[in-house]
Amino acid sequence: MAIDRFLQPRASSWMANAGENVDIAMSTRIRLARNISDFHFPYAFSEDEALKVDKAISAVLLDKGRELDYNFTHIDIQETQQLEREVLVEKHLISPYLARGQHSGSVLLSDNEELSIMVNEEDHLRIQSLQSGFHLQEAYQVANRLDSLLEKHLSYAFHEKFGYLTSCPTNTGTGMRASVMLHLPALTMSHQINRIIPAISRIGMVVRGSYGEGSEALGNVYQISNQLTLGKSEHEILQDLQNMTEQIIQQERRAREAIRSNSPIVLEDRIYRSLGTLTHSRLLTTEEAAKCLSDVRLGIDLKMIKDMDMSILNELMIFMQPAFLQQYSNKPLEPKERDFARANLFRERLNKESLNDEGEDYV
Ligand SMILES: Nc1ncnc2c1ncn2[C@@H]1O[C@H](COP(=O)(O)OP(=O)(O)OP(=O)(O)O)[C@@H](O)[C@H]1O
Repeated sequence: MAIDRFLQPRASSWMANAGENVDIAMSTRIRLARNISDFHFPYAFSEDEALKVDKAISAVLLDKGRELDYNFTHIDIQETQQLEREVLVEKHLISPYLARGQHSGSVLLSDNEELSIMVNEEDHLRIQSLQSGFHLQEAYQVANRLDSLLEKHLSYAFHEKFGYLTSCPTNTGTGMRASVMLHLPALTMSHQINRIIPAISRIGMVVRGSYGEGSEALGNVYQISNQLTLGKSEHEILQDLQNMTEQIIQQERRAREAIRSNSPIVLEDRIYRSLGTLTHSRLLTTEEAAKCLSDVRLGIDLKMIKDMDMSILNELMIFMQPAFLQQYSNKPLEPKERDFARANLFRERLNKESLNDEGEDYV
């Protein structure tokens, strides 16, 4: 099946822990929302229209994508199993909305998983470009090139005064959401985050959890993005987010230094306890694993932990999620069984020690 290669326990290249300020800015995303002018918007279209939209967009990407050196795989969402869709959501490649599969829809994924184009989500077209580290301009260039290619072959719903028209008015205008995923343990520990979040909201930006709208900041990972899409150019939106993110990164660095110099032993103890939990637990909930991952990540950044590869931690953040665990166990798992499988996964990936209970089931 076309989807299989994207379900492998292998991180996408944008999770590679590479790029600018990657110790704090883990990844960057640009999302463009577009609609095709000859069809009703997804909230109102018929199943027949949904199929036609999918066909029109997929034909361009599969055929012309090569002009930009992209090889796309088309995945028809209704032909996939629920668990497979959830794995794609956990990898940040599709949204929970598309995963619900309400009408004909698809996702087109580039081989390196840095481009994911959702068809018939809330809008006909959602172009998503992902990059490791803090690279707003680069991620935008990739999305923009693909957008221009599509626009050459499809007629977008566009209004001279309002810009790109979208299902939800909050996306009208540029149709762009630019976001940076930030690991902010020191601002969280020092509670400074509680005054930063409202301040960010007052200047037209929004702070979300690691899985987007409605999700929590699991493991001190926050997503910061623009709220406004109308009345500002793409360039201005990117510049504002760039400036805001640079300030937050500086504040996080200062907070890390303050915690380290005020109470080094307390910090070291916390980091090594978390490392112990990840490498020796027999049961691990998602919340506990995320908290410990955050501590260990901080320990690596502060050079307290020296012999651990950060990209393994990035992978574990994804692979420890419920759907992934079930996909790799090849069976549905109850919550307690998942905690057991999660603890096994961490010991396997982080420990050199062999597992003496390998192969046992949770009892
Ligand atoms: N910088 C980022 N790095 C990696 N993944 C990201 C990043 N920003 C957002 N995502 C992922 O993209 C998905 C969608 O996020 P979110 O709901 O905020 O975006 P959206 O497409 O703008 O949706 P909406 O239109 O509902 O606001 C989530 O899985 C989120 O984790």
